[in-house]
Amino acid sequence: MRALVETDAEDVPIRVKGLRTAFGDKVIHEDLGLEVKRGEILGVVGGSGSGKSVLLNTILGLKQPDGGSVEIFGQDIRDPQAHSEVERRIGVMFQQGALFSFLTVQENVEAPLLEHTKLTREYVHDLARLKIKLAGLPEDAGCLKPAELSGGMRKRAGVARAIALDPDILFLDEPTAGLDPIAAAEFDDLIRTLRDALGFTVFIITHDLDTLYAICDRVAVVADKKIAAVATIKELERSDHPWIRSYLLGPRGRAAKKEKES
Ligand SMILES: Nc1ncnc2c1ncn2[C@@H]1O[C@H](COP(=O)(O)OP(=O)(O)OP(=O)(O)O)[C@@H](O)[C@H]1O
Repeated sequence: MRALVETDAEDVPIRVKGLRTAFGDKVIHEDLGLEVKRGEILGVVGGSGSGKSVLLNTILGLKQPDGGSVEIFGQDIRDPQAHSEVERRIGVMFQQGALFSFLTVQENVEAPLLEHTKLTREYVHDLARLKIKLAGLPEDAGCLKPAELSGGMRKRAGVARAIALDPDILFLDEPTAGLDPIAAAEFDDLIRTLRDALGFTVFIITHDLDTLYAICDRVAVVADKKIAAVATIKELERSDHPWIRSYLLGPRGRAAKKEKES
């Protein structure tokens, strides 16, 4: 029985049930449910202010739910011990990469390894170099500070740090925002390549329709305080939900679809 429960928790690494979140009287989510499958790239979309970032923060345990539950690998994130175990298994890239500006890229990537492992200094150094390479940065980028990087390189440095501890889940908050379309497409490729090679689950908040078409296995739509739909992008194109229709069938949605089909 125990084995069955554990398998289920690994196959559904993120499970949100009946979630309610609020700031004072302002309710952001009400009875929200979501299951993320192991190894998938899940895109999370929704209008501005619909509650995507609040959902991410709640899943990460940075905001306490006002009702319902969030389980990561079957563990309730409100349990402090579970929280620290879970923290070790996830990588997060917030908007702008959220790197320490006073550290080099190499030092930024070393930071989680030094905090969460007992590896030797030399090993940490080598591992960080490997992650920088995996994120598609040139070797000499390691000695640069974030301010000395282009926007695209900064995002890659953010990814290198997020994958430092070999996470089972990678969370990305609007990773392609601010990138030109070519850099954004290269970034999407990087995420898919890393997922295919390393096998982690990806939870990606995005406004970028190209990302949805290019790499997402399923897309969850945050609307009406809930997950209004979760399906493949092809299935969502047939939705009659008003926000989904105007999002996917508007000019930008049609362009992204055409690009994918060409
Ligand atoms: N700390 C806070 N205090 C009060 N209200 C907040 C707080 N953080 C977020 N909110 C509110 O919660 C709602 C959802 O915000 P959230 O940032 O999750 O939206 P979002 O879907 O990520 O939007 P965007 O796509 O514009 O980034 C908004 O109305 C926002 O004003």
